Amino acid sequence: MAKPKKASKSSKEAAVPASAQPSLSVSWPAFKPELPVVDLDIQLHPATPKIALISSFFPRSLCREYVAFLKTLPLQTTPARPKRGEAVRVNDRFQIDDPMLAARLWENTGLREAILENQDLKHLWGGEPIGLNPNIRVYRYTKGQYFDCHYDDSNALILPSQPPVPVKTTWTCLLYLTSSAEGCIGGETVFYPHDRKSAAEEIAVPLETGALLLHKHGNDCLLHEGREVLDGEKWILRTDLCIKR
Ligand SMILES: O=C(O)CCC(=O)C(=O)O
Ligand SMILES: [Fe+2]
Repeated sequence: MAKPKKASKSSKEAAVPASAQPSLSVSWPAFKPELPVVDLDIQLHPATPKIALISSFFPRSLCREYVAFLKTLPLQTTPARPKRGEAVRVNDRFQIDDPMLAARLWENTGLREAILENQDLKHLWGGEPIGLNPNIRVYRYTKGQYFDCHYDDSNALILPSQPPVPVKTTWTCLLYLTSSAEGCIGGETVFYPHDRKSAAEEIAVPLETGALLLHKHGNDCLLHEGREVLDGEKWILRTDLCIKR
């Protein structure tokens, strides 16, 4: 197999990535019913402490509302040919720098408490968690679309709070908004713990509507892919966990 690629090239020290669409402001749907609807429980994957899952992070009704809303955004289909050094990603994407949404996902969902109050998992985050990456990415994968094997980078940025806080990202956060419950077949996020694409060693995380998948990134990132969607639509929202630096 060819050498796995980085997910994307982004500035190592940037408050707003050049590739974001900064001029646009988005009125995201409110978190209704008020979140969390259940006590958030962070479950480490039985095969590795580099993957964790929070089920029912969003209730199914809110996922449905988000998908209906996200469909109205100007998603861009990936160029067929990736830039040199980038992984092949075939999907439709919307990216925005939105500190307000990042703060709401951290403060108004129960995520902050779930992470900060879990003493058993404290050593995993790489430092003191302080928020989420304002760089929000929305992906839609339709039939035949996928994200080939790659590693996610850690990025250094400044959270635009009062006062601004220098942080670095340590874990990728993927919010699954659809699954087989909505008719999406395939699209699992698959990890390869030994840096090679081997079916025998794969850790496949199936889509689960409303679940938040967290996986360690940067130097500790597992090789991973978004497997091809065979039917229906896979919708995810991506941000990253930020620690103080
Ligand atoms: O779509 C997926 O399941 C994986 C997405 C991913 O790897 C990424 O956004 O870096
Ligand atoms: Fe990734």
